[in-house]
Amino acid sequence: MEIPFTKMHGLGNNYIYLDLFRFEIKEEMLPRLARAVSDVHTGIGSDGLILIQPSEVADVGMRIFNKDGSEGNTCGNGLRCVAKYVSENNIVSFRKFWIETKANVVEAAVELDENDDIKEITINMGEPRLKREQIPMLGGPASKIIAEPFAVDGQQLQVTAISMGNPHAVFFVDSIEDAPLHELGPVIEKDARFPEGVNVEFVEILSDREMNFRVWERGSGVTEACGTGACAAVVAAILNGFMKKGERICVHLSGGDLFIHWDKQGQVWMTGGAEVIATGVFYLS
Ligand SMILES: N[C@@H](CCC[C@H](N)C(=O)O)C(=O)O
Repeated sequence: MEIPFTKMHGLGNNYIYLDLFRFEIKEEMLPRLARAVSDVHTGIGSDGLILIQPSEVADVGMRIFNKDGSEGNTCGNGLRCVAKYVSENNIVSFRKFWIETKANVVEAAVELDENDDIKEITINMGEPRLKREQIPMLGGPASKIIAEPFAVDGQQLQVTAISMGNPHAVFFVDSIEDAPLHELGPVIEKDARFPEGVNVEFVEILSDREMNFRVWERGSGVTEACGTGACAAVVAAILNGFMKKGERICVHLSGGDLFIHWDKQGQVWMTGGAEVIATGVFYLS
């Protein structure tokens, strides 16, 4: 089977995008296809698969599958890439439009430069979900999970857990270079306290407006960047008193910088770039 694709990335967080405005694909093929395209040896190589599709409630719909074939609810870097794709392929004709994900419907705003090329994209990611059942996380009171003691692998950590439509466990560290990303990332991702699994973030606070960030993503492992993770990290930093609501925070990820703003009305805004890497045809056997 021949499947046309576009490969795009947001700060190195790269996915294979399928334009389902142009063709259809059977639902039951999707997890296998996600694993196949993601494989760096026998596929194209990516952090997963993203579908750009018609929506009944928004201008465009998006679905995300991780590298292991599991489906996520949303993807911050993916939303910016979808916004770029639909703008450049005349699927939408406005600079502000709506994108439906499994988590929520978000507004995208595309900013152009003097040559009418896309300069940056801002997504209103909506409100963070902070209650234990919304993460979801087991084993404690229904309240917010802020610096809660978290024993794992013989270590005593403190977790701040947030859902940005998908679950995030944020841990503050003194130095990002010493963050136990590869050791604890895979263990915490599958910890039984997170019944749906969790994305794991380590964060070093640099100032009240700047942080270093590394991520182990649920279903994909270490990636260069995670948009929802950066939003969760900023919300976590504010809940822990390291930063203030209403400020524009610069998050340094392995793949570059994102700007995140949790406004006083409760909405989380994410601003950053999106790039096309390649287009082609994938042969699925
Ligand atoms: N890279 C993403 C998040 C992708 C989904 C995630 N791994 C999950 O399963 O929740 C982002 O940029 O937000």
